[in-house]
Amino acid sequence: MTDQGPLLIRGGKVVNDDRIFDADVFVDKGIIQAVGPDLAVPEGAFVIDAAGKYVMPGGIDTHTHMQLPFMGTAAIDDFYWGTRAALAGGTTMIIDFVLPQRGESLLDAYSKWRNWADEKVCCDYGFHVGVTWWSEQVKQEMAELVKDKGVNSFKMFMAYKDTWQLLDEDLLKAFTQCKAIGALAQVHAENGDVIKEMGNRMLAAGITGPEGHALCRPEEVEAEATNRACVLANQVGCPLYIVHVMSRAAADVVSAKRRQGHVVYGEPVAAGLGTDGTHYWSTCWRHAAAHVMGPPLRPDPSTPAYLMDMLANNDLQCTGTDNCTFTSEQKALGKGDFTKIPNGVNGVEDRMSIIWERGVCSGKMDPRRFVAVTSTSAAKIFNIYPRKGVIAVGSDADLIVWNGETSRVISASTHHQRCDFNVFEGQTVRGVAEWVVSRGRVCVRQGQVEAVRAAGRFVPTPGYSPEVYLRVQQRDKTRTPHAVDRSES
Ligand SMILES: NC(=O)NCCC(=O)O
Ligand SMILES: [Zn+2]
Repeated sequence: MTDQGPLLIRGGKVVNDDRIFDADVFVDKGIIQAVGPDLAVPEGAFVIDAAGKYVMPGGIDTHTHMQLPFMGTAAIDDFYWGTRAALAGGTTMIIDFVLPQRGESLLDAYSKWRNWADEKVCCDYGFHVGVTWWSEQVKQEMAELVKDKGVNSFKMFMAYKDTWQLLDEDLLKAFTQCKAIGALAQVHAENGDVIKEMGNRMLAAGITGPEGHALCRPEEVEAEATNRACVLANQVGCPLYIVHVMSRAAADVVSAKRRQGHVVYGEPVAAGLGTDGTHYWSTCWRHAAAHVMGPPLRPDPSTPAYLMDMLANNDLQCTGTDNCTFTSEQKALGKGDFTKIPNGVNGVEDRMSIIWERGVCSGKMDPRRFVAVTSTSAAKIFNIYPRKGVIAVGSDADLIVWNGETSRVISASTHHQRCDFNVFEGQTVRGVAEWVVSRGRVCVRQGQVEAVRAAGRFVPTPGYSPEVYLRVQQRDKTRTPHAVDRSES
């Protein structure tokens, strides 16, 4: 169930992260077979007219949580609805998180997630795995996941005290192991101890609504954790990827550390680029609660534009969504106590349009950088380039025909996700995926979604990504400390 026969995409402007050129693209058997001007129409090929449109690599969403069991419920967009929505917006691969419970085998959790995903995914997917507790078994299973299971990234939480949070000692052990096995360490950079303490203070002061969520996790707390993670990872020479960079202060830390020579990457998410935390002060509880995610959207309304500038200029590298959606009914679990509002928002469907509108149409980035931050950088960092993230002969036929001029109004009443709220509600965005092809299969046809359950495949992400590790390995050769030779004295 991969392709639907040969496909010729004719007359478009092909955009890769390094150049834009006029070319036709011929696809067969799920693979890009030819890229060039005036390709002949092969016998039986279906022809898509891309004149006046961009032909780009399908998006890669680096951060999703489909059907995540979380905070007493489970994310409403499962691997079917979530990947269908991804395709609707031009994303052809997601990288989701396997998140074991404390004490649970990482391998068991991985198998569980694989079973959930394999029977539902409409597009290709990969996995990061959470290191939510520490033991010798966890250490060994991390190695096995890299060696045999196609996982090259592990996420550690510095938040969610008493459930997923690792203390610094274990964080350091996890970083050390990531380095030893050629994996990329990721962190959710917050301070669970501060959040718990400040949350209790808010509740005691009678602040029980969603604004309490933002008030107990100020920007400097995210920046502190980001800095701490960078310092710890750097001490053991481990490359680091900060998931969902949500604040100006945290983005500044990532940028500064990169300039100091740290191998660190920063990932803003669609919600952080497309809206802000002023919504937590809405007098409508449902509206405010719908925006609750961790780290929170920031009340400073200049944040989205600032993060977009950082992304445009490579202070931050690639984009995810942290798509983890709950209905209003699910969010209501936290009525009367904001600490119980399930954390998470939408984004998987709208990420590409939000970045096109606010990044490209604003003049901050050109279409090549758009391709880099929505697809190619992720493919390189997670070591699936050039299979993914580029339009080139031999690559998977994951591509989109993108109309950069057409606009649409984002709304929960028209989106393809199962949640009943959209944090971008009412925003007019240019950039529409008119055709979406996933490994040769047309999944969006002139704007109409034709996604197929279980048509997607797991894509292994091999260890020792050259993008990440070539520098690290060279440093290890040249920067090994030596004892002073005192044999003469
Ligand atoms: N981010 C969020 O609010 N929900 C998903 C779990 C996590 O990544 O923290
Ligand atoms: Zn997340």
